[in-house]
Amino acid sequence: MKKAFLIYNPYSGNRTFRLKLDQVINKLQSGGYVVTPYRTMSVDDIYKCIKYAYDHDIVIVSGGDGTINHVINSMLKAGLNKPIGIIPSGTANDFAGYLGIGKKVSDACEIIIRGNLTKFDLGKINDRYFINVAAAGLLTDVSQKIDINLKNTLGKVAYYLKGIEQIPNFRPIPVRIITEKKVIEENIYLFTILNGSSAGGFRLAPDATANDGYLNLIAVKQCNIVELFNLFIKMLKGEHLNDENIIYLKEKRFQIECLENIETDIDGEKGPDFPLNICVSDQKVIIFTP
Ligand SMILES: Nc1ncnc2c1ncn2[C@@H]1O[C@H](COP(=O)(O)OP(=O)(O)OP(=O)(O)O)[C@@H](O)[C@H]1O
Repeated sequence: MKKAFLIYNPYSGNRTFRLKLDQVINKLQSGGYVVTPYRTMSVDDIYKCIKYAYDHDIVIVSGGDGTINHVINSMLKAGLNKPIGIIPSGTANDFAGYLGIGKKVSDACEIIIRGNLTKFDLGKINDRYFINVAAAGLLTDVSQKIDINLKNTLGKVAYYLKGIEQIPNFRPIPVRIITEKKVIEENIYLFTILNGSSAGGFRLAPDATANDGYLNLIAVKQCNIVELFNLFIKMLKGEHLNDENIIYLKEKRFQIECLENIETDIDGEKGPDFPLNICVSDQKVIIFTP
């Protein structure tokens, strides 16, 4: 039998993963894995527990994008390069959704048992890594600001409600975006740099592939409310990339400066301060895929 170290965040999503633990162990055990479950007590604990994964063949993470982010960061810090299985149990589960891993735990376990592995890029932002998205500005820190109980009960709807609550605070931020080819100075409402294709449930980069060696920057320029509304409708249809109020760049490296003290967000967790040096990392991750 092979050995799997299963890290689960009991507070991800609607907090029901613990009720499915027996089913998960049963399924994985029948598929040839001895499972060591580890219940994280806090974010710090994710970094502490990773040492127990050394003598395992694979690491499985159950949580949302934030938990996946911390598990990957902790593995890289520990020099651990083992295949990662994902059992989505978060609220948005953007990266799992991008991979085509659904919320049904038996299906997620089946994907691990089948053993199909794919290598993926990682984004690096200053000294941290992200698997799905780095962002700043309007709406991008919704998942950090939201009350965990509201998120647990309302799921993704809570993100949208919190987003609507932020609308009166709409204000542009002056940024300088530097790539190898150009420098753009612009007042923007938000930017997202995606490795995967969606953030907060929105398919912002419909054509993104997370193993092409590139990151996709999508920024919304300052515009009037009518233009913003039209843009929102286009975003829902995935037709926004050519809009005149969108900056869309596909690059290996970005430097982003902002004189204002704006919070950044990586995979739904608090990110580093400006200036930001963002690039496709040389480090890759190997993930079980459908
Ligand atoms: N015991 C714990 N272990 C790890 N993280 C915890 C714990 N309790 C609360 N958290 C919080 O859970 C957050 C991570 O949640 P995660 O991203 O996995 O789920 P989610 O936010 O519901 O899903 P998504 O990011 O996909 O919308 C972290 O920001 C962390 O602060």
